[in-house]
Parts: sequence; C-alpha cells; structure tokens
Amino acid sequence: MALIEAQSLGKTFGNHRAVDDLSFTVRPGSVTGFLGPNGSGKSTTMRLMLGLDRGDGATTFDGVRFGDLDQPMRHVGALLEAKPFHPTRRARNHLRMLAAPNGIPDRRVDEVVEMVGLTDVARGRPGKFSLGMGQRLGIAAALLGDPHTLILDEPSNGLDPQGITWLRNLLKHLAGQGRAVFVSSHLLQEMALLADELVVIGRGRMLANGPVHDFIAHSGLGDVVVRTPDLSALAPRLESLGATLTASGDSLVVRGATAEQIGDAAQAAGARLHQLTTREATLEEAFLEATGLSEEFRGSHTTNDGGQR
Ligand SMILES: Nc1ncnc2c1ncn2[C@@H]1O[C@H](COP(=O)(O)OP(=O)(O)OP(=O)(O)O)[C@@H](O)[C@H]1O
Repeated sequence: MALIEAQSLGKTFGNHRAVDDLSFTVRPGSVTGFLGPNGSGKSTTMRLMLGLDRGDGATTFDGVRFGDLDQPMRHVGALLEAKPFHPTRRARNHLRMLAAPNGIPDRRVDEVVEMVGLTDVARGRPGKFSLGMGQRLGIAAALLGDPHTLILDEPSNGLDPQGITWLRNLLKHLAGQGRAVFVSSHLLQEMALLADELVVIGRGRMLANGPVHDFIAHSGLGDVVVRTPDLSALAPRLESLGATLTASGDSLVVRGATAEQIGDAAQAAGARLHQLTTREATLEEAFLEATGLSEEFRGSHTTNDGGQR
C-alpha cells in the first residue's frame, strides 16, 4: 500500500514563485483531487513530485523518492500534460518500448491496451489519434507497471462524456484496490463524483486539503429554503441569528443559519413551516469561493488611467 508524502514543495521560475511550501499526503485506497485555477502550479507540483523539475522539498512514495525507486513504473504510474509518444511509432510498440526496461511482459501491454479501449487501434500511429485516444494511450502507459500509485495531470482532457465516465469508474476501481490516486482536473462536477479528498491550491499555495465533503461544508455557501405563511413572525428571529434572508418566489432562502436553528426559531416564534430544505454548496461554488482571491487569470479590468491591472 503506497502512501505519497509531499513535503514543502517549492519552485521558482525567474522571480515567479510558482509553487510555495506545499505539503500534503495522498492516502492509499482513495482518489485525491488536485484543484487550482489555471497557472496555479498543479502541473509544476506534479513534475516536482516525480523529480522532473528541480525545486525545493521532497516527495516520497512509501518513504522512497521517485528517483531512488527500482523500476519506477512498477511503483508509480504518471500521466503528465505533454504527450511523450512519437507520432509515427505504433501505439502498441510505444508501450512495449516503455515496458521492456521495466521488466514488464508484452502480455501486460495487451492487457492495458484493452483496459483503455484501444485494442482496435493499437497497431495504428498515435499521430492520427484523436485527443481522447492519445489520452487513453497515456493512461495505458501509466497503468503498464500495475503501480500502487497514480499521478495523473488532467487525464479527462479530450475524453467524451462516455470516456469521462469510463475513466471515473476505472480510477475508483483502482483506488478501491488500495492504490493511491492523485489526479488534477478542471471538471469540477466530475471531481465531485470522483474524489474522496482534495488538495486545492491558488498561486502555488495550499488553500484547502481534506475530504471533499468538509471542503464543501466549510464553504458557507450552502443555504436553507424555507416556506412559511408566518414570515413576519419568523424573519426577525432569523435576522437576529445573523442569517441573510432572500425572497425567492413564495420561498425564503436563508444563508448563515442551519435547518436546526431555523426550526427552533420557528417554534419559538410560533411560525408554521411548510418547507425546510437544506441545500449544500456545489464543489464548483466552494472552489470559486476558495480561489476567488487567488485566481490568477481573472478578466483584466481597465483602470481609470486606461491601464490594465
Ligand atoms: N518552464 C516554465 N518556465 C517559466 N514559467 C513556468 C514554467 N512552467 C510553468 N511556469 C509558470 O508557473 C506557473 C504554474 O504553472 P503550471 O503549469 O504548473 O500551472 P497549472 O496549475 O498546471 O495550470 P493549468 O491549470 O493551466 O494547466 C504559471 O505561472 C506558469 O506560467
């Protein structure tokens, strides 16, 4: 069972601190989602973890750094954004060339080709592959060594909805077998379905780390929908709790008070409740809230002096 431990990762390009003091663990048996706005440092972090970029800190896989692993593909499977395959080398041969130095038999090549649904085109040249097919080939390469840990940068890129569902089931299955899966994605709805844990960064720094459910619950963007014929009795009590009330049709959307607090307040006020529905924030809302101050690529504003900021 492999545990990934990243300790104080950091990277500076010129005078830009792209990754700053990031520490986290990825536990076996779980999918850990890696989220951050464009340019926040996700790919750089993954490259640092695999020793592909020089920087600060260290990452260990069950206590061993990637560079010190014997036959690393058997321990860590990685898919990074750049497609490393040769456009004219047939897909199956590409995988065989990766497999041989790691002592991986051809039989395993055929197995992973089938797992990623490329059997029919395995003798074709990746240069002619669609984005999604190329991505499947990259995933096949990551799986070749049957590794305990997977580090995947945007693996759903280019996959159609069916492909995304396939990938979700595959990664959940692999995590269910006790592997550690660390995966970045911009597809937040997908991440909500896929991930157990999250690492959320902005401008290279840690913004949140923990179970997906906690991240959403702490967002403060959840609300409670209330319907009552006795609004005038209930509203002042809710306001005195510090809640924000917004009318929505014949309902009231209450933010800043729990359903329990609202129920108690209604009883104390003698107000009848015809509906009390809790609505959790979505991962997307929680993410936008968490990264709101640190997003690097907001639309630029024109200042009074005409300059861009
Ligand atoms: N080789 C490089 N040289 C200089 N700057 C770089 C280099 N690679 C990345 N950067 C900068 O480091 C920052 C982090 O980039 P990175 O690609 O890690 O972000 P990301 O979160 O993966 O982005 P995206 O979601 O858009 O893929 C960005 O400001 C980027 O411009």
